[in-house]
Amino acid sequence: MAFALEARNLVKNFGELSAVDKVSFNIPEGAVFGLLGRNGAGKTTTIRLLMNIYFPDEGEVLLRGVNVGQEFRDKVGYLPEERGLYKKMKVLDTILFFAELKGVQGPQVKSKALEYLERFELLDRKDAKVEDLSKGNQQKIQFICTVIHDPEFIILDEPFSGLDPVNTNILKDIILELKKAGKIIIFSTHLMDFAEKMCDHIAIIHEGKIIEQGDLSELKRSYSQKNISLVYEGDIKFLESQSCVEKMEDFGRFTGIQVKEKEDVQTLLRLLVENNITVKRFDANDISLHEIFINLTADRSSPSSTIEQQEVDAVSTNSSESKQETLQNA
Ligand SMILES: Nc1ncnc2c1ncn2[C@@H]1O[C@H](COP(=O)(O)OP(=O)(O)OP(=O)(O)O)[C@@H](O)[C@H]1O
Repeated sequence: MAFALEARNLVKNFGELSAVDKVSFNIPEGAVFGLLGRNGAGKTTTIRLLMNIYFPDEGEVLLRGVNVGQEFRDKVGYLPEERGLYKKMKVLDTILFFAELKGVQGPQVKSKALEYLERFELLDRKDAKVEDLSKGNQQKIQFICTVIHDPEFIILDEPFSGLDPVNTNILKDIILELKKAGKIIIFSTHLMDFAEKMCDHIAIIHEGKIIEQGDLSELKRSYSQKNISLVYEGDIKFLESQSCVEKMEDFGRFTGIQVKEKEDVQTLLRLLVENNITVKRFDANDISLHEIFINLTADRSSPSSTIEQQEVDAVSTNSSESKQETLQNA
């Protein structure tokens, strides 16, 4: 079976650093594919290889079984990590300009642009200059510019970064509508909750290498044996010293627990009852993508790393680095 898009043994070195190291994955037709990884894992570099912005040192990208060429760019809407719009241009003009760059224009495109602006609650800003919009609102405009020409593939590098929860939801809904319309969507993120809700397929990249990938439901099934999600009231600290508990990540009211053997699930339940813990939810064989991600990526690096720390890192990285990505890439 030819996949919609295939990365085969991609390698990209920056001097001594192997930013992308023999990366392979397949993206089926109609999929929402999440490329997941911590800061600096190699997501953006991989996406730039897919987009042909970087030439790989080794490996290839196949579009439906054939080496990608220039024609792929015409099929893609690409939201780069470093956003770039003409600051002095007006909002609606900007969207129409990007549409024209991709070869579409006319009244239908304009009404689609207005429709998107309305969805993103920006219709009243259509004549404002881009520079007068907040960063989050500029990002929404850039997303509209990415999809206005109705591309078959939509590649989004960290699409949710900088958006508030309401706008994040609006964007999520629009992405899922695009999926329903048959688009192939590829996005990078380190936000596991969104990846879990949206992706059919994922690949986890860590220090330039793919360390896990596949159909998300199947992956979750294979990781979930011996796993329990518990919502509770009380003090469950005593569980840490129980021999049946392999690992536990406690969030106060919710905890993810991995027991040593499948049979230990019953022991755990008994211990909770004996210690007067109010069990509000006890899901055996359940594991979140967040837990899978932490288990796979935190174990391999500094033990003190947490997602929260990564998010702090993300903020400082974004503000201190200026990877220039220009309008030509859009
Ligand atoms: N142009 C470049 N020159 C040198 N090193 C680079 C370049 N681009 C990326 N790197 C390095 O390659 C590694 C992977 O970077 P990349 O931007 O792909 O990671 P990422 O997963 O997208 O990270 P983030 O989530 O922080 O954006 C990092 O160590 C980064 O510093």
